[in-house]
Amino acid sequence: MAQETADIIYTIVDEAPELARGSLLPIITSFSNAAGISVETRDISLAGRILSQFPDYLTDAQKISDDLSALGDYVKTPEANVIKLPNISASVPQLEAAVAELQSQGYGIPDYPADPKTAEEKAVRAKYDAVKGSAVNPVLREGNSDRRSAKAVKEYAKANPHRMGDWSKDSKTTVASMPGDDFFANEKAATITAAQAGGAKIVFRGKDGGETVLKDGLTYEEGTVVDATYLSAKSLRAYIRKEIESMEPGVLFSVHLKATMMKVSDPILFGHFVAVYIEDFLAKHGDKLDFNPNGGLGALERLIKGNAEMEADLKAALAARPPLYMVDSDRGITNLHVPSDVIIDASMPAVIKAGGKGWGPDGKEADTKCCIPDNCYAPVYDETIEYFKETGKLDVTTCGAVSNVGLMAQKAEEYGSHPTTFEAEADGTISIVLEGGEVLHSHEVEKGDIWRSATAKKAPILDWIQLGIERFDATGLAAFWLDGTRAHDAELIKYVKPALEAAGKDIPIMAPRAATRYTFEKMREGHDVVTITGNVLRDYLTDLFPILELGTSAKMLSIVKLMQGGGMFETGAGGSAPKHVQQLQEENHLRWDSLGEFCALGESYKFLATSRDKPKAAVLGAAVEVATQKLLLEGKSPERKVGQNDNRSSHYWFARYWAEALAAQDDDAGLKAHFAPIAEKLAAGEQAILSELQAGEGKPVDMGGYYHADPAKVAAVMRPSATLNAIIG
Ligand SMILES: NC(=O)C1=CN([C@@H]2O[C@H](COP(=O)(O)OP(=O)(O)OC[C@H]3O[C@@H](n4cnc5c(N)ncnc54)[C@H](OP(=O)(O)O)[C@@H]3O)[C@@H](O)[C@H]2O)C=CC1
Ligand SMILES: O=C(O)CCC(=O)C(=O)O
Ligand SMILES: [Mg+2]
Repeated sequence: MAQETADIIYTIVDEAPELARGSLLPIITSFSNAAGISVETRDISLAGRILSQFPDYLTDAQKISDDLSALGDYVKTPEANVIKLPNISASVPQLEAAVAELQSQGYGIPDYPADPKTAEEKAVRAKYDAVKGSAVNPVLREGNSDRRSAKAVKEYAKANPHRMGDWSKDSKTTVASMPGDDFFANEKAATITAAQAGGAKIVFRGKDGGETVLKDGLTYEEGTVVDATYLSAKSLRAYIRKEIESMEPGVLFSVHLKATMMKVSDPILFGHFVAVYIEDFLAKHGDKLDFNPNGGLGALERLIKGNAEMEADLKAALAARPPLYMVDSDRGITNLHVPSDVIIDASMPAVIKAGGKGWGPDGKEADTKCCIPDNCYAPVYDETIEYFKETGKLDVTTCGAVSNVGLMAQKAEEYGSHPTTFEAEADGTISIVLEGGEVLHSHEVEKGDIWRSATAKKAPILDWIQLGIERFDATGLAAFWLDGTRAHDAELIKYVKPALEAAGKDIPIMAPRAATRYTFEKMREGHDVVTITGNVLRDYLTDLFPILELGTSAKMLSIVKLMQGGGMFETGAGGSAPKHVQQLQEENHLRWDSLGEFCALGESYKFLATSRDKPKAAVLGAAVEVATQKLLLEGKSPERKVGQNDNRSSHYWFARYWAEALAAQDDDAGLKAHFAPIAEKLAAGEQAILSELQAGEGKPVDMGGYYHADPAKVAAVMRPSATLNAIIG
């Protein structure tokens, strides 16, 4: 994708944001084209990623291009301008469901090989592994992250506070982490010197002296921070057992991981929780079953369906354990059913926003023990919970805005570590060996231990520090969230301190626990604060604070300043809202709020105005901002119930206010003349359009697929107003 690429690339994704695209993109394209701006799509959906891997299994008509790889190159060009919506980061159960759906639609792709043996199975598995988990974001995020709420959005939230649960001083909600032997405790880190720069490999040496190369062909540049660490499986199991046994009555048991982004390590951690939780059942039946606990209780239930004895034993084994935190109590879906149902960045803020409550099997709210095994970031949630127990719930109408600058570029830190994460196959030693023979890091491991190495490159680190300083200057208060007692953070601090001194900036450096308290105290006093963090805390904090402040992270402005000069504009900070799809299917109401898309669109136009010298883009962008503000003030955002405003009607209002703003401006006479009659038609058609949009609500709809829907059916559902469609063209 080179010079001839369209002005703006909009992504085809999954679930709710993809459905919303069906209604919104025709509006964006129509308005853009009127200003001579071209918009094209690229498919990064789970189904698209799968199909692009298997051309040899498909008919010519079924083959599709590998858009993700092409976009991966495109984001490294100075002219890149991408609007990226959230996509599914698939767990294995989601991947299997998507494969089954594609097969049922006549795509002859192979099954996902759970236990590959032959060379062909291994090759197929490698292709699936490349598209599963968080396969998109690390490829596209060639820049650091700047996430904040637009001023109008924050002001709106203060004036229209969302519901927050009350915190009680004697809440039994807690965070429980391992007492040691985790990634935090075992971490080693080094910054690569000029002499060390070059090739490297990761080697396992067994007790018998035999050597296996786990990963070859690594290259480290000078200045790269390289970590290695492991988490002991034995200690993990002991901790899980102890936490289950020490449960207080009435408290729910829960585990919060990131099995999507940490696609190698966290499904294994999840599997240990499942295995320990149903230990009695597995002791009795495990040998007879081909069950991998990493797939969750959902997979087990499917496996034993129809076997009355096993079904009864599983029920009894679960009943003997403390009650589980539920994903969907009506349907009996527990925390342990699917590894990707409870994702820490979204799940912990939900518990905290509710006043420390989760949903129990009885469909009622209860206090919850939140297991977060590793101590690298768990203190953030622990401190947050302790803080709210002490001070009570946050006052949304007065608190300041917390924004984030995150070190993310070029697969920074843990989120880039999947290719260098391994489950030890035996007792032995895992080492990183440099080209010259020097052993950079080495750990003694036992069978089952999870070992991983992560890197952060020099240029992204320096860029991140500068971006942090910029946002500090614009905001007034900030802190670097780095723990000097953690090996990796200590290396980063060696970059941060001199850079702050050189810039003459007095920005504190605090360990995550202290920084959490500092940030809450300052924001409660009404101050705006910037959190300058690594990649994982970028992810966690840009859900935590927005969910508390704004009710959802979907309303965030999320900018990725690409290292080579381009821009990627993400929508919101959250995911693809599967619950919203369910509601649309059942009652044809889509509560997805495209505010994140509106914010991203405005920024994309602003960027385009300078990057390709298109002044009309600046006019469109300014009008998007006016329209977004008006939409908020007039209360035209989607609401939760049938008959209320939904995603489609909010897009009508957005289009109308956008056209009105373009008709009202005087910077571009051509656009003014073009949009004045459109604004008039949209106003005159209000009643007809809204009743056409509402006509189908309350009844189930068919999209012809979940992961790979039929575009014609989606268009019929998402664009039901002939009047609106005629005006938009
Ligand atoms: N950038 C990316 O590509 C990301 C992708 N993901 C992926 O998304 C999927 C789902 O993740 P999950 O953790 O459930 O989190 P989500 O953010 O998708 O959903 C959590 C809840 O947040 C609310 N919400 C989120 N977005 C909106 C919106 N635009 N408008 C209104 N409400 C919204 C909804 O609440 P309610 O139900 O109350 O309406 C929703 O159920 C996973 O496959 C995950 O991997 C996750 C994060 C980021
Ligand atoms: O890529 C993913 O799986 C999730 C990304 C995410 O949660 C985030 O960037 O906030
Ligand atoms: Mg996140």
